[in-house]
Amino acid sequence: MKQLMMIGFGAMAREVLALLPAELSLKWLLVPAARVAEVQAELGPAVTVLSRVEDCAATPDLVVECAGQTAVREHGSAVLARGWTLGLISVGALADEALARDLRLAAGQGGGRILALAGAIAGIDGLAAAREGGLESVTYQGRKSPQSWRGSPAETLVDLDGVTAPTVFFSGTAREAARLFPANANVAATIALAGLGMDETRVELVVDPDSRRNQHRIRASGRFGELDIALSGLPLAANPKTSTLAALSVVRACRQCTDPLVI
Ligand SMILES: NC(=O)C1=CN([C@@H]2O[C@H](COP(=O)(O)OP(=O)(O)OC[C@H]3O[C@@H](n4cnc5c(N)ncnc54)[C@H](O)[C@@H]3O)[C@@H](O)[C@H]2O)C=CC1
Ligand SMILES: O=C([O-])CC(=O)C(=O)O
Repeated sequence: MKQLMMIGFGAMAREVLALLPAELSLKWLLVPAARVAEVQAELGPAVTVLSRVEDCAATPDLVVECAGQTAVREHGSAVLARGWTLGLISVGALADEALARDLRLAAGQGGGRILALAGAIAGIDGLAAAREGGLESVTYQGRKSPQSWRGSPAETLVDLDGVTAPTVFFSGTAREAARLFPANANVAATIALAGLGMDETRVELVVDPDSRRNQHRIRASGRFGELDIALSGLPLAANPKTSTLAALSVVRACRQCTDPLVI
């Protein structure tokens, strides 16, 4: 039986845990120090609940982060420096150049690897392959309900309560989007990493009062031809910011860790 370490125990992590492949068991869970006792009581003795990577003496087969960009900053280097594989869902953390450099350095020195998970979007495989032949343009549009943008800087850019038609409230680079909207625009950074980079990938963020879906559209062109992918995702009931598919992409990484056929 392979052993998993998970970072974070919010809406996404709970969904992942419910769908974990039978061949992988959750052995360690990292949560903020103040929540260790409460989460340990909830999960029982089969899982060791910790707040620091340093307190795990064994070697997980896989570490998956489902906790946010701050957690990547807090734990990422320690995981990679130990030579462990880190599946990253808060990919927007890599929009911080200094952090991205530190993580690469830790991975290089310790032998760890970073898996940037596709998350809530589809098409990362095609985009990353297309890059090898040369890309001309990549744009991303993220469209969510007012409820999904609450608690983000969208609140100061558009009237989330009064909006009556789909409205673009942010237009900029993937780097800016991922940093300004850390709970909503990690996918902008993922698309950038697969394609033209953080500063050449154009991003539009939209509030749509008539939709309960998290909608994602990627358009790219290059030597390969053109790509146009539209995805209409259902948010998790426990967190309207987060698409169900993002949690499922973490489950996919867990499956890839255990199954001899990797797809
Ligand atoms: N790439 C993608 O497509 C997507 C990525 N995300 C990322 O996934 C993250 C998690 O999403 P949800 O579970 O829906 O959010 P959530 O807010 O429901 O849960 C986050 C959990 O992480 C924990 N946490 C925060 N800081 C931590 C730390 N330093 N160490 C350990 N645990 C920590 C919190 O206590 C909380 O339980 C988001 O913050 C976002 O960065 C979310 C949606 C899509
Ligand atoms: O779940 C989604 O729809 C996308 C998301 O929040 C993110 O990229 O951070």
